[in-house]
Amino acid sequence: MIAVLIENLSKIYTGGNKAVNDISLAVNQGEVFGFLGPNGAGKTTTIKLLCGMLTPSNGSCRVFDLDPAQNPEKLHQLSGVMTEHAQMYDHLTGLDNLIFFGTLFGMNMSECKKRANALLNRLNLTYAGQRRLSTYSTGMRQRLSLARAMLHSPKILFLDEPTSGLDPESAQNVNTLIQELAASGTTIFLCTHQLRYAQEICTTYGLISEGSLLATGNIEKLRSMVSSKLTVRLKASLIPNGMVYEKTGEDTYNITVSSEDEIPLIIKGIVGAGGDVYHVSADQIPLEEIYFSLIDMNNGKMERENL
Ligand SMILES: Nc1ncnc2c1ncn2[C@@H]1O[C@H](COP(=O)(O)OP(=O)(O)OP(=O)(O)O)[C@@H](O)[C@H]1O
Repeated sequence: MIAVLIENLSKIYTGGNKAVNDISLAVNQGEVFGFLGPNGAGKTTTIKLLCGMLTPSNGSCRVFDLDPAQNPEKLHQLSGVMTEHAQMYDHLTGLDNLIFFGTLFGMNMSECKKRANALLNRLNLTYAGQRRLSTYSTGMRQRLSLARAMLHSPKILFLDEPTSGLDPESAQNVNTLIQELAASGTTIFLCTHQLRYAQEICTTYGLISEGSLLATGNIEKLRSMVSSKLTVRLKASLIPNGMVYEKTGEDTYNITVSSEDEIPLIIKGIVGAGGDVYHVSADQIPLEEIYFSLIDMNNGKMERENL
């Protein structure tokens, strides 16, 4: 089932700033979709369009087949949103904030309390539940904001930089939670700059720059747009004549190949020449490198177009 469908979507702000420029993409239910792009790329604007906080200048978007601008109330029942500047009340405790927002979703008081306490516990905030929000650190607010977004068990979560401002342990906990939610069928639409975390948890990606979508797909697809080369790291007693390699240490070598299919041939070649192989590993280009390559390719293309 398609959770998010965006077709030729554009947003031009008053003053003429084209923040989103004719983008089209689809996200299936249960995916963790990583929406990646540099500052000002149009990620938050896209989330606001998907949540009905902004209306499109052109094109359309649908969330579980609902038009966010036409059905904001229905959409709020099935979606949760966590942005960096989520509105909550400083003079209320963490727990009371959650209870307040739970009642806005139509939950009854006992249901609200039970769910709020469970989420405080899951996000390691039980100790601070009775403290006023004004005493919370940035990371604690961030986690409470995530709890708020999850209160009514939404079918889709829009998360804008959910791990920014979190220490590594809390970030890991949030990422595990995101994976658990996805495994139980929740769709996650995640904007982030934290590419290493993104690679750990996202199943598909969209890469946006200056309002335009550069690429979508899983990591293999993005990788194939940049390079299909692999670096094979070997520890072996010899390398046969004719095999191109880079020596990286005593008995250790790097060999660049075009696909995994070449790895058994390398091993057979070494063993056939009377050598022993002690270690083999293959490194694929990480998301971070793919991201920068695609951004560079796009900048180069734009420069060429402007000549
Ligand atoms: N209310 C607004 N009025 C005019 N321009 C805006 C408004 N909000 C955002 N913009 C502009 O739209 C563009 C996209 O902004 P957006 O916040 O969507 O980017 P982003 O990818 O979320 O960036 P970041 O990673 O920094 O959060 C930027 O050029 C920004 O300056």
